[in-house]
Amino acid sequence: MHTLGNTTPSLGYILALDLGTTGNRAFVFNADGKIVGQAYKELTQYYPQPGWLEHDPQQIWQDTCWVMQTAIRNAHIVPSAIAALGLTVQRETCLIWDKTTGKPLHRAIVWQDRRTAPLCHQLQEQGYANEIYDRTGLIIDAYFSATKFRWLLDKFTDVDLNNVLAGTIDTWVLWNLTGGIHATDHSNASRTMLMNLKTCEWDENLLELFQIPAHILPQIQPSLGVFGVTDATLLGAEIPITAILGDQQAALFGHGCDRPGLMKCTYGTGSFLVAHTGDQIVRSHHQLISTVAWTQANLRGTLDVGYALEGSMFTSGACIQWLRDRLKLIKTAAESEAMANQVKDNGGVYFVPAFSGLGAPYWDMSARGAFFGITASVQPEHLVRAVLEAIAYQVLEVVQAINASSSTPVGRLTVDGGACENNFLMQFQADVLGIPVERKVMRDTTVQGAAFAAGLAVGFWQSYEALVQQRQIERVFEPGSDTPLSNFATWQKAVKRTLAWEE
Ligand SMILES: Nc1ncnc2c1ncn2[C@@H]1O[C@H](COP(=O)(O)OP(=O)(O)O)[C@@H](O)[C@H]1O
Ligand SMILES: O=P(O)(O)OC[C@H](O)CO
Repeated sequence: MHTLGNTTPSLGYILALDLGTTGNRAFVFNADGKIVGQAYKELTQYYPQPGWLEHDPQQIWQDTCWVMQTAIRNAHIVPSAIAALGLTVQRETCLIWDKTTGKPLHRAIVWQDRRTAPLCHQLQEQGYANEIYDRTGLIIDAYFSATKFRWLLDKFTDVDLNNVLAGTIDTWVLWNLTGGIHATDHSNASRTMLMNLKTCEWDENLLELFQIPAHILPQIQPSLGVFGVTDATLLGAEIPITAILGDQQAALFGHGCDRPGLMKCTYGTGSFLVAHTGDQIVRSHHQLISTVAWTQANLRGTLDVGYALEGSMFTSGACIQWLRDRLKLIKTAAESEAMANQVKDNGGVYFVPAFSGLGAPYWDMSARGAFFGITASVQPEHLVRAVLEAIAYQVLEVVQAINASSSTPVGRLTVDGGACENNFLMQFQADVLGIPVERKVMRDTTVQGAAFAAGLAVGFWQSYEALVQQRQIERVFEPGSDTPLSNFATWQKAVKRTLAWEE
């Protein structure tokens, strides 16, 4: 076992994989919790139809191998010096594959994909909303995996299901890493809409409702614990895989949010505000979902389950990518900050980032994105600024929902994720929230959380508190005095105009 500050020559490293929506990364951490090697590869996004989004599972697997090998090479270590591997992934995105050939039957359907909205509407109309919420903590939406699995199985009705395996991205990569272990963890399983939040097992009623055969689903295991070892032919060593978590839960873990009152907000492709609720399932009356934070087997041989409340906002950093790649208003995501600062206000422009419908607190699969308030004097800078402001307004609405669900209002927001680099966004966020926004030196909290979990699970590190306490604050954005909250009301008016847009 290592205490912090005590490096050892053999088994001195933890490898962590963060397989996100926009790209896949691997980091190597030493016993001090410092990064000694890393690699990243952007992932191709396939948009076969408006509102649809797919990823190539083979590319995810190949890029996973490449980032692992490159990070290890950059760290100048031998793979046999790695004590454990932690895996964290984009959640809900899922696929089915042939277990004999190892080939996916179709590209993975990504969490943002809206193709199953009609089936979700049908379930709502049939009155399943309360039962599904009660069993899973989730609100019926195309976001979650169950209807995506149904769509995939409907497309391949002639295949022999005895040869088919199903899973989210963690399961697919684990199966490939280990040469055939078919498992997932409770945090990822809780996002499928097939796991019962109370029993933490696949829910037979829901399997029946969605017509998903239990035998094609992975075994659900504790998030912290041994899942298997990497196939020795991959890296030249059998590395124990000792943690699997959904990426938002990994960030929660990395921030040290392990009890009620602690929460974080990640600004990646979407924004996800997640609050730990201890060992209790807390039900929100304000359109937040209840989910598993992470699980671990205890010494009594039973399961310790941590739960969370979550506000999922589907589109945030993704609109910055859109400004860059489609509208070509900026060359880099970072440029959005300078552009927003070039104008004194939004010029009356408001943006609704409903590219994939709207998540919390609206849960409207039919909403679509829009700019409002365009006049002849509007410049590109106003559009960019309006997009950044919208990202902050979405988070404000979710914080309001959290405050409405709790007797103690949120007093400080801890942030991470790609878009938290943006100083304009973070300052504007603090201004509209009226509370400080805290950014740590290490922004990649997701991958750090996966490393912490894997290292703690295998006894590489002993103290979770010591690991999270060494994370230094880089900057605190204090709220300004002239908070333009009337603009927030106008933005909410804009949001209402986009609801139920798609028939
Ligand atoms: N300086 C920046 N300002 C605003 N957005 C940014 C900035 N840098 C990165 N982003 C956005 O952050 C996202 C990538 O963040 P990341 O946490 O890696 O996301 P994910 O895990 O969803 O792949 C992209 O959508 C990108 O547009
Ligand atoms: O890939 P990220 O970091 O945007 O996270 C995606 C979420 O897990 C979707 O629920």
